[in-house]
Amino acid sequence: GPFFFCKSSSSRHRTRTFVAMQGDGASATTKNNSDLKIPHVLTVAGSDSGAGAGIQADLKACAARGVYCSTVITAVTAQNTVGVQGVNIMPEDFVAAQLNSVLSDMQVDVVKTGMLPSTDIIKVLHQSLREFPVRALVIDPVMVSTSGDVLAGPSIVSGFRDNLLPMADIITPNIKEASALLDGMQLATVSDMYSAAKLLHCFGPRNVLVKGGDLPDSSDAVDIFFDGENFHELRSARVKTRNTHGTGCSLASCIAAELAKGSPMLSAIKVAKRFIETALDYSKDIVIGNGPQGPFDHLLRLKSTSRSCRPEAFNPSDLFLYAVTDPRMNKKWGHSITDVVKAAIEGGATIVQLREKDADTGSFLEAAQACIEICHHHRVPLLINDRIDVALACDADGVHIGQSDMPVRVARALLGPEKIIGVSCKTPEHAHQAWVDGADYIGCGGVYPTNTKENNLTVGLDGLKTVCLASKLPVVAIGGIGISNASDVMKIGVPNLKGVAVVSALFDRECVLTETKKLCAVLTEAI
Ligand SMILES: Cc1ncc(COP(=O)(O)OP(=O)(O)O)c(N)n1
Ligand SMILES: Cc1nc(C(=O)O)sc1CCOP(=O)(O)O
Ligand SMILES: [Mg+2]
Repeated sequence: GPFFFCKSSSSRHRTRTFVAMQGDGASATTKNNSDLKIPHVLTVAGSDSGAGAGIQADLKACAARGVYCSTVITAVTAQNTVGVQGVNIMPEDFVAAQLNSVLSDMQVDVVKTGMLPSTDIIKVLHQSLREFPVRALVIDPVMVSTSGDVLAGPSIVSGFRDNLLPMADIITPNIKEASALLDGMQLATVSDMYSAAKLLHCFGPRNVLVKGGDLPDSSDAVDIFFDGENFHELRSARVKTRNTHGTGCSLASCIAAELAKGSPMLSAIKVAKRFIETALDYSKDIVIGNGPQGPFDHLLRLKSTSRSCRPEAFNPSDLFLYAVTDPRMNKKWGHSITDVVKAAIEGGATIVQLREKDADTGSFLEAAQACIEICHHHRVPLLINDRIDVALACDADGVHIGQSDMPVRVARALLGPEKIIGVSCKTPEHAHQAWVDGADYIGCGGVYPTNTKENNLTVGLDGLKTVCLASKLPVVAIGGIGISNASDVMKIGVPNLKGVAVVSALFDRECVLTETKKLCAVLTEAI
């Protein structure tokens, strides 16, 4: 595309760089270990006035993924859905001042770069990263905006290659950017993308992700990931929509957010891709602007009335009637695990959890493998309580873990982005942490006293409501719930309470089928 005339601010209008003196020397806040450290991404990018890409997209993507995002602005663009009408590049000394302000004061986990429009700015960033090293550096080598306008001159290429690629944990070029970084190498096929990823790795980044969204006439979008040893082909269904402006930089900021939360690289990429695909699918019919390329809605998850969108691996409405099994009750009534699971599903259970606190691994796995067949035959998810190893061994749909079980981030790293992870939460803090850690839902209880779980704190309907209001995740209520009180539970009037989880109301009964049907009728009536 045409090079854009960048209005450089003349000395007369040069942005004055000044360092605001601390007034009385603000006293440093005392740190104690109960302080809540929230994962933190610093984005170094340009402002997009249309807010579909750039700094604005990074802020929204990080918010959607539950991490804090600070910002260093490298340029201010006048752009919209038609293209880029103007670019005002920030003087490098002021970029350096912004970098110093953030990095000298805040605990930044990951730096993510977007538009870096001058080699001087690249050099001050390089210097700052040496002075203030961070855990990970994500380089999204923005050279051509998705509206096709060049946002950076050709001299930038050597700046990226010499100063930033050697420091990068991952670079995420699209086809055009990869070509530009490789002095105009032709990229027309997937195999060209493999070659480009390998060549780019030679410049020093630990990982390379060549994004294939712009590959001509490819059916679904394929990205090539290379970590220096192995290649991975990451395919995702192509969403037919004009609203793709900002997808590239948002993917990179989502990767940065997941890395900041502790995910390993490949899992971070998969979670980020799934999020972008879901957000695009949700936003595909939104109309913003009159040009050929609109922005998408990063914040779909925060909409309580989220419209139908591509079902992610987990559908919150699966929480409607959540059956949690109990071996002691099966033994008491002479029921087999497969019989009670079949009966619960036939009676209307929408999700099943095998909860075997004392079983040996062998018999737990045997039961799980038998139940997987039944559940998948009825397209009902099967989760395993506590035991990640058993869940992995039988390829269950996910796990439910408590506050003293394996940490969610570790479970997520082991299970990958597609598996369902539920977390037991009794407080708003538990709920917040579950969201930050990437859980899919939370179980909140005990709503009422229960004999099924010993020494269990009862939170009551008020406690349940407090947690639901604080939770950005869907919630299932649990603890002493049955046909006599399920309606009261469902009527507390919070949109993200999606159902009830029950043990004895179904399984400490002679006929599981009958009891499940009755509870299903009560719940259906209540919503
Ligand atoms: C949906 C749901 N919510 C809560 C629990 C409780 O889990 P459990 O392993 O029994 O106890 P904690 O480990 O959470 O203390 C559950 N199983 N399912
Ligand atoms: C497994 C479990 N978790 C709880 C929690 O509060 O997290 S209460 C509970 C037992 C629920 O059994 P019943 O439906 O028989 O009361
Ligand atoms: Mg547990």
